[in-house]
Amino acid sequence: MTQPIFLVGPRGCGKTTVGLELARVSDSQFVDTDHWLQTHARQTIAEIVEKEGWESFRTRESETLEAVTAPSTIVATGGGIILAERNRQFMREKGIVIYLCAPVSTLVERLEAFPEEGQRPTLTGKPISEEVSEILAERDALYREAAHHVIDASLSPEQVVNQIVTALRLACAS
Ligand SMILES: Nc1ncnc2c1ncn2[C@@H]1O[C@H](COP(=O)(O)OP(=O)(O)O)[C@@H](O)[C@H]1O
Ligand SMILES: O=C(O)C1=C[C@@H](OP(=O)(O)O)[C@@H](O)[C@H](O)C1
Ligand SMILES: [Mg+2]
Repeated sequence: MTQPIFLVGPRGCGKTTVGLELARVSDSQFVDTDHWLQTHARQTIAEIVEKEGWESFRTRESETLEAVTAPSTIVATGGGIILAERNRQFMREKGIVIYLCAPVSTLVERLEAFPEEGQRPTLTGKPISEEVSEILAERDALYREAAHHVIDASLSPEQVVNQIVTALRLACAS
Protein backbone atom coordinates (compact mmCIF):
# COMPACT_ATOMS: atom_id res chain seq x y z
CA MET A 1 0.00 0.00 0.00
CA THR A 2 1.97 3.02 -1.18
CA GLN A 3 -0.86 5.55 -1.52
CA PRO A 4 -1.01 8.05 1.35
CA ILE A 5 -3.81 7.51 3.86
CA PHE A 6 -5.63 10.58 5.19
CA LEU A 7 -7.47 10.35 8.52
CA VAL A 8 -10.31 12.86 8.80
CA GLY A 9 -12.93 13.57 11.46
CA PRO A 10 -13.81 15.99 14.23
CA ARG A 11 -11.60 17.06 17.14
CA GLY A 12 -11.11 14.14 19.51
CA CYS A 13 -12.05 11.31 17.11
CA GLY A 14 -8.48 10.02 17.41
CA LYS A 15 -6.81 11.00 14.13
CA THR A 16 -3.45 11.64 15.79
CA THR A 17 -3.60 8.68 18.20
CA VAL A 18 -4.86 6.15 15.65
CA GLY A 19 -2.59 7.53 12.91
CA LEU A 20 0.53 6.90 14.97
CA GLU A 21 -0.54 3.33 15.74
CA LEU A 22 -1.58 2.65 12.13
CA ALA A 23 1.82 3.88 10.92
CA ARG A 24 3.55 1.59 13.41
CA VAL A 25 1.67 -1.57 12.40
CA SER A 26 1.84 -0.82 8.67
CA ASP A 27 5.49 0.28 8.75
CA SER A 28 4.60 3.65 7.20
CA GLN A 29 5.68 7.23 7.83
CA PHE A 30 3.46 9.30 10.09
CA VAL A 31 2.74 13.01 9.85
CA ASP A 32 0.22 15.19 11.66
CA THR A 33 -0.72 18.40 9.81
CA ASP A 34 -1.28 20.37 13.04
CA HIS A 35 2.06 19.32 14.54
CA TRP A 36 3.93 19.98 11.26
CA LEU A 37 2.31 23.40 10.86
CA GLN A 38 2.98 24.44 14.47
CA THR A 39 6.62 23.30 14.25
CA HIS A 40 7.23 25.16 10.98
CA ALA A 41 5.37 28.31 12.09
CA ARG A 42 7.02 28.14 15.54
CA GLN A 43 3.65 29.10 16.98
CA THR A 44 0.67 27.24 18.36
CA ILE A 45 -2.59 27.19 16.45
CA ALA A 46 -4.12 29.34 19.20
CA GLU A 47 -1.38 31.97 18.62
CA ILE A 48 -1.84 31.91 14.82
CA VAL A 49 -5.61 32.28 15.16
CA GLU A 50 -5.27 35.07 17.71
CA LYS A 51 -2.80 37.06 15.58
CA GLU A 52 -4.00 36.28 12.04
CA GLY A 53 -7.51 34.81 12.31
CA TRP A 54 -9.01 31.47 11.24
CA GLU A 55 -8.82 32.24 7.51
CA SER A 56 -5.06 32.56 7.66
CA PHE A 57 -4.82 29.28 9.62
CA ARG A 58 -6.97 27.55 6.99
CA THR A 59 -4.67 28.78 4.19
CA ARG A 60 -1.60 27.52 6.07
CA GLU A 61 -3.41 24.22 6.72
CA SER A 62 -4.10 23.64 3.01
CA GLU A 63 -0.46 24.41 2.17
CA THR A 64 0.64 22.00 4.89
CA LEU A 65 -1.58 19.21 3.54
CA GLU A 66 0.05 19.47 0.14
CA ALA A 67 3.56 19.75 1.61
CA VAL A 68 3.32 16.61 3.78
CA THR A 69 1.57 14.31 1.30
CA ALA A 70 3.91 11.53 0.21
CA PRO A 71 3.80 7.81 -0.63
CA SER A 72 3.60 5.29 2.22
CA THR A 73 2.53 7.98 4.67
CA ILE A 74 -0.30 8.14 7.17
CA VAL A 75 -1.52 11.75 7.41
CA ALA A 76 -3.46 12.76 10.53
CA THR A 77 -5.31 15.92 9.46
CA GLY A 78 -6.90 18.67 11.55
CA GLY A 79 -10.66 18.46 12.09
CA GLY A 80 -11.42 21.34 9.71
CA ILE A 81 -9.36 20.14 6.74
CA ILE A 82 -12.51 19.07 4.90
CA LEU A 83 -13.98 22.60 4.94
CA ALA A 84 -12.08 23.52 1.76
CA GLU A 85 -13.27 21.77 -1.38
CA ARG A 86 -9.70 21.94 -2.68
CA ASN A 87 -8.55 19.79 0.26
CA ARG A 88 -11.36 17.24 -0.11
CA GLN A 89 -10.57 16.84 -3.80
CA PHE A 90 -6.81 16.71 -3.20
CA MET A 91 -7.08 13.96 -0.58
CA ARG A 92 -9.49 11.82 -2.65
CA GLU A 93 -7.28 12.12 -5.74
CA LYS A 94 -3.95 11.50 -4.03
CA GLY A 95 -4.84 8.76 -1.59
CA ILE A 96 -7.34 6.93 0.58
CA VAL A 97 -9.49 8.97 2.95
CA ILE A 98 -10.79 7.47 6.19
CA TYR A 99 -13.45 9.13 8.35
CA LEU A 100 -13.09 8.29 12.03
CA CYS A 101 -16.69 8.60 13.15
CA ALA A 102 -17.65 8.89 16.83
CA PRO A 103 -20.71 10.14 18.74
CA VAL A 104 -20.75 13.60 20.30
CA SER A 105 -20.66 12.15 23.84
CA THR A 106 -17.40 10.28 23.14
CA LEU A 107 -15.77 13.33 21.53
CA VAL A 108 -16.78 15.58 24.43
CA GLU A 109 -15.48 13.09 27.01
CA ARG A 110 -12.07 12.90 25.30
CA LEU A 111 -11.78 16.65 24.71
CA GLU A 112 -12.70 17.43 28.31
CA ALA A 113 -10.03 14.98 29.53
CA PHE A 114 -7.35 16.28 27.08
CA PRO A 115 -8.30 19.79 25.88
CA GLU A 116 -4.85 20.72 24.39
CA GLU A 117 -5.92 24.39 24.27
CA GLY A 118 -2.86 25.50 22.29
CA GLN A 119 -3.90 23.28 19.42
CA ARG A 120 -7.66 23.63 19.83
CA PRO A 121 -8.76 27.21 20.41
CA THR A 122 -12.53 27.57 20.57
CA LEU A 123 -14.30 27.48 17.21
CA THR A 124 -17.60 28.99 18.35
CA GLY A 125 -17.04 30.50 21.82
CA LYS A 126 -19.67 28.08 23.15
CA PRO A 127 -19.28 25.42 25.87
CA ILE A 128 -17.56 22.26 24.64
CA SER A 129 -20.59 19.94 24.36
CA GLU A 130 -22.57 22.57 22.46
CA GLU A 131 -19.62 23.31 20.19
CA VAL A 132 -18.92 19.65 19.37
CA SER A 133 -22.57 18.98 18.59
CA GLU A 134 -22.92 22.08 16.39
CA ILE A 135 -19.65 21.53 14.50
CA LEU A 136 -20.35 17.84 13.88
CA ALA A 137 -23.81 18.66 12.51
CA GLU A 138 -22.20 21.17 10.12
CA ARG A 139 -19.36 18.91 9.00
CA ASP A 140 -20.60 15.30 9.07
CA ALA A 141 -21.73 15.41 5.42
CA LEU A 142 -18.35 16.83 4.36
CA TYR A 143 -16.42 14.10 6.19
CA ARG A 144 -18.62 11.51 4.44
CA GLU A 145 -18.24 13.20 1.07
CA ALA A 146 -14.45 13.15 1.39
CA ALA A 147 -14.16 9.60 2.74
CA HIS A 148 -13.57 6.31 0.96
CA HIS A 149 -14.19 4.45 4.25
CA VAL A 150 -16.17 5.33 7.41
CA ILE A 151 -14.83 3.66 10.57
CA ASP A 152 -16.32 3.44 14.09
CA ALA A 153 -13.83 5.45 16.15
CA SER A 154 -15.55 4.98 19.52
CA LEU A 155 -13.60 1.76 20.21
CA SER A 156 -10.02 1.45 21.53
CA PRO A 157 -7.21 2.74 19.28
CA GLU A 158 -6.09 -0.86 18.58
CA GLN A 159 -9.62 -1.86 17.54
CA VAL A 160 -9.93 1.22 15.33
CA VAL A 161 -6.62 0.36 13.65
CA ASN A 162 -7.78 -3.25 13.10
CA GLN A 163 -10.96 -2.01 11.42
CA ILE A 164 -8.95 0.26 9.11
CA VAL A 165 -6.52 -2.53 8.17
CA THR A 166 -9.46 -4.85 7.40
CA ALA A 167 -11.24 -2.21 5.30
CA LEU A 168 -8.07 -1.51 3.32
CA ARG A 169 -7.42 -5.25 2.74
CA LEU A 170 -10.99 -5.82 1.57
CA ALA A 171 -10.81 -2.83 -0.78
CA CYS A 172 -7.48 -4.08 -2.14
CA ALA A 173 -8.88 -7.58 -2.78
CA SER A 174 -12.02 -6.39 -4.58
N1 LIG B 1 -9.90 5.30 20.34
C1 LIG B 1 -9.67 6.00 21.45
N2 LIG B 1 -10.05 5.55 22.65
C2 LIG B 1 -9.85 6.27 23.76
N3 LIG B 1 -9.23 7.48 23.79
C3 LIG B 1 -8.82 7.98 22.63
C4 LIG B 1 -9.02 7.28 21.40
N4 LIG B 1 -8.51 8.02 20.40
C5 LIG B 1 -8.02 9.14 20.98
N5 LIG B 1 -8.20 9.12 22.31
C6 LIG B 1 -7.82 10.16 23.26
O1 LIG B 1 -8.55 11.33 22.94
C7 LIG B 1 -7.72 12.49 22.90
C8 LIG B 1 -7.85 13.14 21.53
O2 LIG B 1 -7.27 12.25 20.58
P1 LIG B 1 -6.49 12.78 19.31
O3 LIG B 1 -5.81 11.60 18.70
O4 LIG B 1 -5.63 13.96 19.64
O5 LIG B 1 -7.72 13.25 18.40
P2 LIG B 1 -7.75 14.16 17.10
O6 LIG B 1 -6.36 14.17 16.52
O7 LIG B 1 -8.73 13.49 16.20
O8 LIG B 1 -8.23 15.51 17.57
C9 LIG B 1 -6.31 12.02 23.20
O9 LIG B 1 -5.96 12.40 24.50
C10 LIG B 1 -6.34 10.51 23.08
O10 LIG B 1 -5.55 9.88 24.03
O1 LIG C 1 -11.82 21.15 13.98
C1 LIG C 1 -11.09 22.13 13.70
O2 LIG C 1 -11.49 23.08 12.99
C2 LIG C 1 -9.68 22.11 14.19
C3 LIG C 1 -9.17 20.95 14.71
C4 LIG C 1 -7.81 20.85 15.29
O3 LIG C 1 -7.23 19.57 15.02
P1 LIG C 1 -7.70 18.18 15.74
O4 LIG C 1 -8.91 17.72 14.99
O5 LIG C 1 -6.54 17.25 15.58
O6 LIG C 1 -7.99 18.50 17.17
C5 LIG C 1 -6.89 21.94 14.70
O7 LIG C 1 -6.59 21.65 13.35
C6 LIG C 1 -7.54 23.30 14.77
O8 LIG C 1 -7.71 23.64 16.12
C7 LIG C 1 -8.89 23.35 14.03
MG1 LIG D 1 -5.00 15.67 15.98
